[in-house]
Amino acid sequence: MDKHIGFIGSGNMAKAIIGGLLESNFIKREHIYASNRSKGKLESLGNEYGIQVSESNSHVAENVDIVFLSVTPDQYPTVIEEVRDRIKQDAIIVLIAGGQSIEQNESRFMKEVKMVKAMPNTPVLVKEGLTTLSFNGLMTDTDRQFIVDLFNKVGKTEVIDEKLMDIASAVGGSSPAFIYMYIEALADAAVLYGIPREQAYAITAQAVLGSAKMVLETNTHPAQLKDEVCSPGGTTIQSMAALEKNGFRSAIIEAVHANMAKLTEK
Ligand SMILES: NC(=O)C1=CN([C@@H]2O[C@H](COP(=O)(O)OP(=O)(O)OC[C@H]3O[C@@H](n4cnc5c(N)ncnc54)[C@H](O)[C@@H]3O)[C@@H](O)[C@H]2O)C=CC1
Ligand SMILES: O=C(O)[C@@H]1CCC=N1
Repeated sequence: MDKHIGFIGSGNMAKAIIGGLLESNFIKREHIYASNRSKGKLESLGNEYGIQVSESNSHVAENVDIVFLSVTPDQYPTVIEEVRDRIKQDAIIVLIAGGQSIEQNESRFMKEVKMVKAMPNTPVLVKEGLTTLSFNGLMTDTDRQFIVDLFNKVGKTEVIDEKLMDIASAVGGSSPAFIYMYIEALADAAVLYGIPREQAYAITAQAVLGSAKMVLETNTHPAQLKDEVCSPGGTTIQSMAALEKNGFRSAIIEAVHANMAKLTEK
């Protein structure tokens, strides 16, 4: 693969994508460029991954075929103004910011550009990511396939209608944080009953991983899988009753409502 890929904004999400792509051997490290506002982060990224780092967003934009806008949404207008006259003729722009639409950002470039809205999640670092994708009309079939292949190297992809991107961001992009909180809480309970902390994380994280694989690989409804764990008159059903009493489902749905409210605020 001879394309060059650049990241404007080198925070948590950019770092996870870069780490995953290098781990998958999709791209040579010298073909990855990254810029950032703060120097310290850039230096450590350069040292850790051996990629090309620069404090100049324009330098990155000029040298790459795929430009990831991996800054927070509030920085999009500034960054696009900075790079729009520097990008290569045929560059593909990848928007990863929550709540940012293709239409809104096409107009910021003030010219026709190939554009992808992508919503990845941090598990791309370990090649178990989930990325939802939508494309603008200038993306050719080859361009689309390239972007799908790129994200498939670091996990799974789903191409969706762009109007579903906000909810996909809440349940795919943000949800790892909900799940980490769940693992942490479960591990706290394990520690409370005497399991050493490290083993508590090993046990609870593997239980989450295995349960996710059951949903994905057995083609069985989650409620059926739940029923199969709840032995009659047993212990699990006691926990299920306690979770229902404390609004477990409702807490998760409320978490998604709060996320959507933030994504769609004007
Ligand atoms: N963290 C996550 O799990 C996910 C994040 N995203 C999106 O990724 C984007 C970045 O999020 P994070 O990595 O979490 O944030 P972050 O704060 O870790 O990274 C943003 C980076 O951009 C740099 N930056 C800010 N202004 C800049 C500028 N004008 N020029 C160059 N660099 C600049 C900051 O110094 C920082 O290192 C956001 O738009 C977010 O919506 C999308 C999916 C998941
Ligand atoms: O917290 C955020 O705004 C981003 C979007 C999806 C995950 N993280």
